[in-house]
Amino acid sequence: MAHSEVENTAIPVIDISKPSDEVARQVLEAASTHGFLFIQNDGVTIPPKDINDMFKLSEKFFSSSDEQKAAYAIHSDKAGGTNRGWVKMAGESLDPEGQKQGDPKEAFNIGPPQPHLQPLPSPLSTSSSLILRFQNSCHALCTSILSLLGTALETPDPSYFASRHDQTLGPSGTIFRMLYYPSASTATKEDDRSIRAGAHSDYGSLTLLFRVPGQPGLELFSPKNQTWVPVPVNPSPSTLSHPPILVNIGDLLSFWTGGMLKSTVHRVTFSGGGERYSMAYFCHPLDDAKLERVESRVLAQADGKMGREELRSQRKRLGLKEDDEEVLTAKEHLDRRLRVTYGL
Ligand SMILES: O=C(O)CCC(=O)C(=O)O
Ligand SMILES: [Fe+2]
Repeated sequence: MAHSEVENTAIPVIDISKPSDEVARQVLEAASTHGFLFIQNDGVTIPPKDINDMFKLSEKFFSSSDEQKAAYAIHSDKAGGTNRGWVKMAGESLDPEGQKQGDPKEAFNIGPPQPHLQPLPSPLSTSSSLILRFQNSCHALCTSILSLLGTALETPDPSYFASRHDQTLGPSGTIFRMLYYPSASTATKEDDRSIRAGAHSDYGSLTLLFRVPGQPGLELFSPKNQTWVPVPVNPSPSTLSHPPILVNIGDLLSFWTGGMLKSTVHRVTFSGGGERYSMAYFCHPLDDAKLERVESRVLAQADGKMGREELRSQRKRLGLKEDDEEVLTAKEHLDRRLRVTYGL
């Protein structure tokens, strides 16, 4: 019994370097049970050196002065507009109902490089080619995963999801985000001390998450066991020389699949208490993509029963009526979420 519970919460590590129906099935299985999966880093898709270099750059950036960072404040024109730029310490709350104070973290958001990269402060500006390469390799990995999901769900067009994320075709809400969580002693003063990022689900389709070995803290909420489960940085250090890339399903894939894919609630806690850096690539579809249920033989067989509860709580978070048939576009959905997070 205990053994099977452990198995139930273990997030699988999947090698997608040779895509096949079987690999697609594994991705779908993880996405519809945990909402989280690890992709084995083949060393090529997102070179580990680029990941390390990005973390070094992030460290350098966050150690620059607040004045320098504030010149590129989130949503400011100088930073390229809505949802781009620097989020100061405690500048946002991912769980406004559950937490009195903002999250004890800083962040910097970078939008898609089409038609061009947004204006960046130093030292990010002098590493724009690394940033661009990183964004492009993250997007390529997301596209591969979206294709595998289309294949496994047997949508009439297997590229249904992937083609809606072709950023060369128009604007999207995609954001590459660098995160810095200062050590516990320098973070917030009062309550909420144990939480670094409040409980939330992600707003996009897919998120790629990069973390640093030795800097734990991410936890997912297992609805089945009603507990918080830590997500290791490297679940298998003895066999995987590079930490695998963590992927989680966001709200939009959950909408598209009537809740079959799980947009699992997660948070970051202070476990360990030291400084922590992470990077997230929030992959979003084109702004005008409609969040309607996709045609899929697999979904039809599941009879819409899977994930109905999850979908209901998602609609509630968005202020949509439960039985409302209103179909949002990706942009309308994102605007609603940003309004709650930032009071826009
Ligand atoms: O820092 C992390 O590990 C996760 C952050 C996260 O979940 C988010 O920013 O959406
Ligand atoms: Fe998240």
